[in-house]
This record gives sequence, C-alpha cells and structure tokens, in this order.
Amino acid sequence: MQQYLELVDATLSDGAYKPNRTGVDTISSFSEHYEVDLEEGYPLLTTKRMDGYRWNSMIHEVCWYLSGEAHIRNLREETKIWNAWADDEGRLDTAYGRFWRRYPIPDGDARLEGESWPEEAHRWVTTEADGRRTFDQLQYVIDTLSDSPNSRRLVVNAWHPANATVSTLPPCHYSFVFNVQGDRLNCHLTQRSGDVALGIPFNIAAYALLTTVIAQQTDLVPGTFAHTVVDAHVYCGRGERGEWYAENLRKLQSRLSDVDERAEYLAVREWLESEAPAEADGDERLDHVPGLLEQLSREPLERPTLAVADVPIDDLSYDDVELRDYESHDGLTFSVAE
Ligand SMILES: Nc1nc(=O)c2c([nH]1)NC[C@@H]1CN(c3ccc(C(=O)N[C@@H](CCC(=O)O)C(=O)O)cc3)CN21
Ligand SMILES: O=c1ccn([C@H]2C[C@H](O)[C@@H](COP(=O)(O)O)O2)c(=O)[nH]1
Repeated sequence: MQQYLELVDATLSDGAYKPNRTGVDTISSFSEHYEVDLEEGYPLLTTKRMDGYRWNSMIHEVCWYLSGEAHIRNLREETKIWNAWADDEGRLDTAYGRFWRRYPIPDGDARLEGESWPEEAHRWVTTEADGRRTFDQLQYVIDTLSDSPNSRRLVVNAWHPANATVSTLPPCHYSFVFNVQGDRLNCHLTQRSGDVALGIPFNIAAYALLTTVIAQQTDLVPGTFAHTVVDAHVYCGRGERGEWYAENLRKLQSRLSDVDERAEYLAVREWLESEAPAEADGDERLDHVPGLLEQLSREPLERPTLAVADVPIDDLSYDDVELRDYESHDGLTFSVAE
C-alpha cells in the first residue's frame, strides 16, 4: 500500500524530534492524512509480513473491540499485544469496544434540565447488570445505515473526556464516522496519536476489516477508508540513541530529500547505522527508523482480498475472516514503547 509508505516518508521528512511520556523519543509530525479505496483490495501491508501471528493478533483484537469487553481475559489467550497495559486480572483502562458497544448514559442528577436522553426501552439502550444504562453506538450505526443511509450522524466515539483525563491509556483511534455515497460505505477515522511502525499497520487493517463487515451487514460495498493521524510518530530510541536525533534529524532529512528511487533508502539506513550510537542492551529495535527505511526500499505488492462470512457482528469470530492472495516481503521486527 503506497499510501502507508508515503505516511512513513512524510513523518520522517517533515517531523520534529519529540520526547514523550514513554521515555522512547519520537520523530513526530502533525496532522497526516491519507485515503485508500477498499474496492481496489484489502490494504494489509505487503512491504512487511502481516500474515501468521500478526494477522492472528489483529483479527482477535477486532473481535475483542466488537465484544465490548472491558477486560482482556479472553483476548490475552490469543495475543500478547495488549498485556503490557493490563493488570494481572486482565483489567484494562482503555475504552475502545467498551465505549463502542456500551457508552455510559448519564443518569439522575447527571442529566441537566432540557437535555434529551433515550428512555430505557429505546432501541440501542442496554440496562447493565448493575442498573447503569449504556448505548450501543455500533448497532445504532448498522441499523441507521439500513434505515437512513444518507444520515450524516453515523459517528462512533470512544472518547469520554472525564475518563480520558485519568485513564492510563486513553483511546488513540477515538472517533470514526461512516458516510454513504451511492452504494459505497466510506469510513473516516480520527486518531489522536499513531505509532507509525507498529500501531498504524494494525489500525489500517482493523478499520478496513470493520468497514467491510459493516458494508456486508448493510448491503453496501466497502468504499474509501480515510485516516487522519493528529500526532503521527516514529519511535527513534531511548537515551543516547534517541537524543542523537535531536542533533542529527536535519542531516537525516536532507538525505531523505535526495532520495529518488526506493533502493536509495538503504544507503540512508547504512549512513544512519554508521553515525548513530548503538542502542543500549535491552533497547534493541526501539529505534524504528532503520526498519522503516528498509520498508521504504521495498515495492508494494498486489493487494490481497478479504472474504468475510455473513454473520452478525456479535457472532464474528477468527474463522469467519479469510485473507486471500496475500504475498509480502519479509517480516520486520520493532519493539514497542510502553
Ligand atoms: N507504543 C505503542 N504503540 C502501539 O502501537 C500501541 C501502544 N503503544 N499501546 C497500546 C496498543 C497496543 N498495540 C500494539 C502493541 C504491540 C504490537 C506489536 O508488537 N506488534 C508486532 C506483532 C506482535 C504480535 O502479533 O504478537 C508487530 O510486529 O506488528 C502492535 C500493536 C497498539 N498500541
Ligand atoms: O491502536 C493504537 C493504539 C496505540 N497506538 C500508539 C500511539 C502512541 O505511540 C501510543 C499511545 O501513547 P500516548 O502517549 O497515549 O499517545 O500508542 C497506536 O498507534 N495505535
């Protein structure tokens, strides 16, 4: 998918050096945006291996979002990608699926005079076991797409300001909007923070799958996936290795601006490895720049396709999603900044 390579290049070429809460520094760029036409195939990256265990992690992550579960006790049986942010009981303070399927509705005194709120018996309201009321945003979108496909209110929002302020990891991909044009179901995702090497390839695959599933449920065809990433960043290492970029980013960017052909990114990588201090023991591959330069040197292959069983979103499971005609370059390994 060429758009991803352009996102990587733009983040490195236009970004600024930016330390952050993880202690692993970044090269960060403001407001990156791209669009992919899902009718031209499924945008799983081909410039690194995304099938096998990565595919397994991604599908189980999407099924976990759809489940609305507030914990990862089932998800962690399938993949470890969320373990670092959960406690031993699998409790996780990040509200993705939980808010997609069960967004809290204010009750009693929390409701101000004159505000409109749905009744208990309303179509998308659930009364939880503890008596709280919640709203199923995803089912609202699916039902409204069938009844009023021209609606401009097809928003799913995972951001609750009061919760986000105190959460250990507030949602990164926090709001998405569906929009129908003709028979095409388009999806626009806003992400406040995007880890270009590790998170974004999963986010692209997940939302392209979600759009495909919802199109199938509503007799539409998957259209454009549009993605805005407010802080798009490439992690560039910890300690001396990260700080090297503070002084040397301009030199890296000047070399990047001289690249005419993909293969030349490899020479930039060689220069970088010869100039930058080695990553400390235990910090290997927290600098994502060399791996991404290698990825930039690779030509995207033909896009695969997706076949999804026609089952309601509540029943979707790993075996319902089939990846067809996928070929890729070799895998690339990056370490995750916690
Ligand atoms: N720094 C950071 N980047 C992220 O992308 C990220 C977070 N933190 N925190 C919360 C979630 C967890 N996500 C993750 C976490 C790990 C991988 C990861 O390690 N991916 C490996 C494959 C690992 C596997 O499937 O077992 C990869 O090579 O893509 C990906 C996304 C996305 N999010
Ligand atoms: O789906 C996801 C989830 C997380 N990320 C990345 C983006 C950031 O690198 C970290 C979150 O750190 P914050 O300090 O809360 O921004 O996780 C992602 O890319 N995709």
